[in-house]
Amino acid sequence: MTNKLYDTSLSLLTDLYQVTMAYGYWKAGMTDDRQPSSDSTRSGAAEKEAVFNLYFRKNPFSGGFTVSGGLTNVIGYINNFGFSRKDLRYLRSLTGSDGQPLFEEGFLTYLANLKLSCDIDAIPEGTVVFPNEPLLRVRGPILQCQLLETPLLNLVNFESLITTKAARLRLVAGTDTLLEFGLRRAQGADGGMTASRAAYIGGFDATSNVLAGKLYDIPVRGTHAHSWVMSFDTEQEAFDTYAEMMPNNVTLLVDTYDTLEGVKHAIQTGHKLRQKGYALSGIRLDSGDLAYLSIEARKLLDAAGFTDTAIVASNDLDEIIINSLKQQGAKITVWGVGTKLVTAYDQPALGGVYKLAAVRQANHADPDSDPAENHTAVRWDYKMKLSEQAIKISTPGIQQVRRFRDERGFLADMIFDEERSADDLNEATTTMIDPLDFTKRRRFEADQPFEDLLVPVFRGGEQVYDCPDIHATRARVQEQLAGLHPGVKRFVNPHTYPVGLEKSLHELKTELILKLREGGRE
Ligand SMILES: Nc1ncnc2c1ncn2[C@@H]1O[C@H](COP(=O)(O)OP(=O)(O)OP(=O)(O)O)[C@@H](O)[C@H]1O
Ligand SMILES: O=P(O)(O)OC[C@H]1O[C@H](OP(=O)(O)OP(=O)(O)O)[C@H](O)[C@@H]1O
Ligand SMILES: O=C(O)c1cccnc1
Repeated sequence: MTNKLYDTSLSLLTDLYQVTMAYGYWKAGMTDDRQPSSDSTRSGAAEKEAVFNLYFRKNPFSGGFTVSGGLTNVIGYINNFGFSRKDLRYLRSLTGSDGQPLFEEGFLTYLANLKLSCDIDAIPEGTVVFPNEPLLRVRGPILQCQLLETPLLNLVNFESLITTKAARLRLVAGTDTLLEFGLRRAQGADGGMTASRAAYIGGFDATSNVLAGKLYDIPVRGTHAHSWVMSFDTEQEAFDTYAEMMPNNVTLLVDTYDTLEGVKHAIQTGHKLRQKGYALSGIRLDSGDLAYLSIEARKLLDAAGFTDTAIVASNDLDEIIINSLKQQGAKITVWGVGTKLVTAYDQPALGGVYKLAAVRQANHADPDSDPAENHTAVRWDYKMKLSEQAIKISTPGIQQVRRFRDERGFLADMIFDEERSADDLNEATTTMIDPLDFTKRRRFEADQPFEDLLVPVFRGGEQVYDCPDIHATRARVQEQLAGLHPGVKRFVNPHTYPVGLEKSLHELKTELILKLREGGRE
């Protein structure tokens, strides 16, 4: 993976059922025949090419939007995909209920030689996205698409969740500074690393996580802990010593004993710093009534001439508390946020899913020709998952998302099928239908500006996408948020941003539901 935390192959970072299904596809002869295999027991069933879409059904945090994350790590994962000798040795050791090996040697040889040849299209990292839109579309040999399900969901779900949380915090913080302090409370080392990266992309200014600073090129910032103050006989001695040791980095934590007394001690240290030509950068509040204490601390600092000394606050903050503190007139301009950001405390998972949307017999007429041209010959057999709950019925198709906009921002997103919708998209008017209420329709004229969100990332297993750096992705989040109507961004009862199906995709889906409900499942 890019800037990886673990120096090891991550191909086994998956659910066992992905590997057993892959084994099943291999044994049934449904594998890509360009991959070396000498096994003669395969049944000769048709090789299958598949399309899977990765999407979620509900915005997190009862919000009106989500910010896509994880693509850089997905690219790193795919580029490093491969089963090592140690991986294969482990798979060889697995046994079934009869104590015999779970996998035949031929399959392990197949995995040893497996090179991903999928096409992957994705919505770039840092884009605002909405329920039911494919963030990632994977097309290729069904065995390969299946193997990718779990790692893709793992990488996209968590990073999108934390990027979204950070973006919400940025919305309330305005131009204030946001510091991410979460590592100590994060879900393990990798959770902490991913959260630091996502927090920065979502709009944080810096992290206290030094390894994230190094690996991901994120600015690092920090103050000091209560233990520093407690390790000296007096708070004044603690502050003075800290300032002597690091006069160019002095933000003093003032709440260990009595907050406003602590501010007075910090001011004394500030005077000493000034005499040496340095400044007291800040004080930090970490308990009590942060609105009241920040207002009183500001008065003390200003009266002593420390008008440039910032007030930093921390203590279980989230976007709701920060919003409230601002409404109370708190004089805080730097916010340290840990636990509730990195654990996505109020909604600890984004429910992204990965659903099969179409299959067809693979077409390898000319393996040396352009893989994109190899996709055209055989018609797709569209697939969907039924459910009693309309929201859980998946949408079939080789999906793409068209985002219509005007000079003020984004208007609506329309999911269409790259093959079925092609004719209708050339008409003078395009019709988009609400997936949960077919009577709700919108029409767009041919001259309405739009952007198709999914871009090619892999073709035939080769990366064709130039991944923007973390700073460009961070800037993209703010550009994207600026395109959203304020009603979609508000926290309480946000507007539902319109997402619909292009008419012919809607019709295809309806036909398929009727067919499946009428028992055409055999
Ligand atoms: N003025 C305020 N308005 C709304 N929430 C606040 C305000 N001041 C602090 N909070 C938040 O209230 C929560 C709990 O604060 P509380 O004062 O109960 O605990 P504490 O100060 O950490 O207690 P302790 O003194 O035991 O450390 C924290 O999430 C904090 O950010
Ligand atoms: O509240 P969070 O949003 O999670 O932010 C991180 C918290 O971690 C530290 O507390 P901790 O009690 O762990 O250490 P300390 O002794 O340095 O305060 C810090 O003082 C913050 O309160
Ligand atoms: O630098 C800080 O102030 C800090 C770092 C981690 C956690 N809490 C605070």
